Amino acid sequence: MAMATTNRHLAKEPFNIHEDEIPLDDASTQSHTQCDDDDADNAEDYEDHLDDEAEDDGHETPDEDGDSDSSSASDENEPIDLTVQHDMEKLQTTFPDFKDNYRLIKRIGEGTFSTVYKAEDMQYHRYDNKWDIDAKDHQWTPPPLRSALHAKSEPMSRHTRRKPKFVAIKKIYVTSSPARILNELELLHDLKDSLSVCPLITAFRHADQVLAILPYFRHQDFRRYYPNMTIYDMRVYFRSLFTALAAVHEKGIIHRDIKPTNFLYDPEKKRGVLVDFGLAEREGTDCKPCLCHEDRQVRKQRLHQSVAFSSAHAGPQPGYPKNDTRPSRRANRAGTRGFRAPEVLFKCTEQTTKIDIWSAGVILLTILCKRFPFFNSADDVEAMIEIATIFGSKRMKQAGQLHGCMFDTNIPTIGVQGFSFEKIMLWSTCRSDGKDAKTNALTEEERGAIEFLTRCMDLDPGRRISAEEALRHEFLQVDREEEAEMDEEEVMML
Ligand SMILES: Nc1ncnc2c1ncn2[C@@H]1O[C@H](COP(=O)(O)OP(=O)(O)OP(=O)(O)O)[C@@H](O)[C@H]1O
Repeated sequence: MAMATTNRHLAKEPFNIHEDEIPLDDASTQSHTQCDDDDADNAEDYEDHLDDEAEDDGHETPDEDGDSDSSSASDENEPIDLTVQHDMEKLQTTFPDFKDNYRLIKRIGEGTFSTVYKAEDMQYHRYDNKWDIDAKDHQWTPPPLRSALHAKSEPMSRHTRRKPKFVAIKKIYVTSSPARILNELELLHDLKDSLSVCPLITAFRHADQVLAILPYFRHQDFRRYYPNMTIYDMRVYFRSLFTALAAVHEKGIIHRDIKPTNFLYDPEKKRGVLVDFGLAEREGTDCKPCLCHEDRQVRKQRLHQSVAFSSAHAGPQPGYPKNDTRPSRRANRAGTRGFRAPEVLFKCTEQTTKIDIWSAGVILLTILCKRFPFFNSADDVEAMIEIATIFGSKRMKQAGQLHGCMFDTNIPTIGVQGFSFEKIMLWSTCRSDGKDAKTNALTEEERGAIEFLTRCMDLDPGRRISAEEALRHEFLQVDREEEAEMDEEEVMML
C-alpha cells in the first residue's frame, strides 16, 4: 500500500503522492493527457457527467443521512446490492492493509469521477484526530509512530468498547488523470484547517487506484429539507456555506462546482461542509487577460474600436458568418449545468472565485422559488437563454461586452428588461394570482433574502459580492441574533 507523505490523521508535510512504488498505468495516464490538453474537451467531459447529475442530483437515499454515531445499526442491516458488494470486496482486497484499517459499510455516493463508501475507522483511537469536530477531546496529541499502524490491536472488553467512528472513502476512478487527482488532494491538503470544508484525513494509492479518506459527515438530502426551509433556516444554511467559501477563496482557490450535493448539510445541527474539490483550481491557472478586468474606460474604448473595425470591413451585421475562420475561444467551463456563472458561459478567460458566489446564488434562488433544479438547460446556449429570460437582453448584452462578447437574440420570450427576482419568486411559489394582496407581496425578511440574492447573482463578477463581504451582509448576521436570543433567555431565567 502506498501511503501519502502525510501521517494518517495528521497532515504536516506538503502533500505528495509517491508514484515510485508502482507506476501509474499507461492507459490511464494517456487517456487523461488528452483531456488535459484541451480545456474545452475537458469541459465536455465534465458536462456529460454533470448533465446526468442534474437529473439525478441527490446521491443519497433518505436513509443515508444517518448520524455517524447512531446510524451504524441500521446501516449494518441494510441490504447491499450484489454488484456493490462485489466492488466493496474488490476494494478491500486491492489494498493489502485495508481490512486492518477500515470496515466498509455501504456505498453512499457515486459520481462520474468517484464512488464514495461509508466505513468504520478501525484505527481511529490510535491517531491524532484534529479533524474531528465532534470529538470531545479536541486537544492535539503527538501522532503515533508509523509502525503503530501495523501493531496488533489490543482486544477490547465489552465495557471498554469505544463508539465507532466513521469515514467516507472516496475511490477515485482510474479514468481520472493523475494530475487531476493530485490537484484535488493537494487543494484539500491546503484547506485542511479551513472552517466548513471537509478535511482530507489521508490518501492511499495502489497501482492506479487512489483512495481519499475523509471524515464521514452526517447530512440530509437537499431535496428533503429545502421545501420547508424558513428564511431563518436559509440564513443559517448560507452562513455556513459562505464560511466555507470565504475560507476556500482566501486561499485563492475556486471550487467550480458549488451545488447542493457538494455542500453536505445537517439541518439538525445547522452546519454543513463543502466537499468535492475534483474540479477546483487555483485562481489564475491557465489565465489569459480578459476585458472584464480592464478599467471601464479602456473596455469602452476597445469595444468602440472593435465595432468600428467590423463596420469598416463587413458592416454591423447581426448573426454569424457561415464560414467562421476565427479560432474558437477557449476557457475552462467545468462545472454543473444550471450552476454555471454567466462569465463561464461567455467563456471568460480570467475567471475568479466569484463564479462560486453565482452558484451559491442559484442555490438560494432554488430554495426561495421552491424549484429544484431551478435551471434545467441541456447545454450552455440554453443556459444563456434561461439567464437572459430573467435578466433581459439589455443587461445580457452588457454582461457579454464585459468579456468582449456580443449577445443578440430574437427569441420572443426574452424581453429587453427581464423580470425581477421578486416577481420570479412570487410566480414560482404561486403567490401571484391577484386574489390576496397580502400573500402576493413579499414579507420584509423575504425582501432581505432577495436583496442578498441580487448581490450574489450580479451578472458582473466585478460587482458581485465576495464571500468575505457576504459574511458581513445583514442577511447572514445570524450568530449575533442567536447570541442576542440566548442573552435574552438568560436574562429571563435570572
Ligand atoms: N465526507 C463525506 N461524508 C458523507 N458523505 C459524503 C462525503 N463525501 C462525499 N459524500 C457523498 O458522496 C457523494 C459524492 O461525493 P463527491 O461529490 O466528492 O464525488 P464525485 O464523484 O465528484 O461526485 P459527483 O460526480 O456527484 O460530483 C456526495 O454527494 C455525498 O453524498
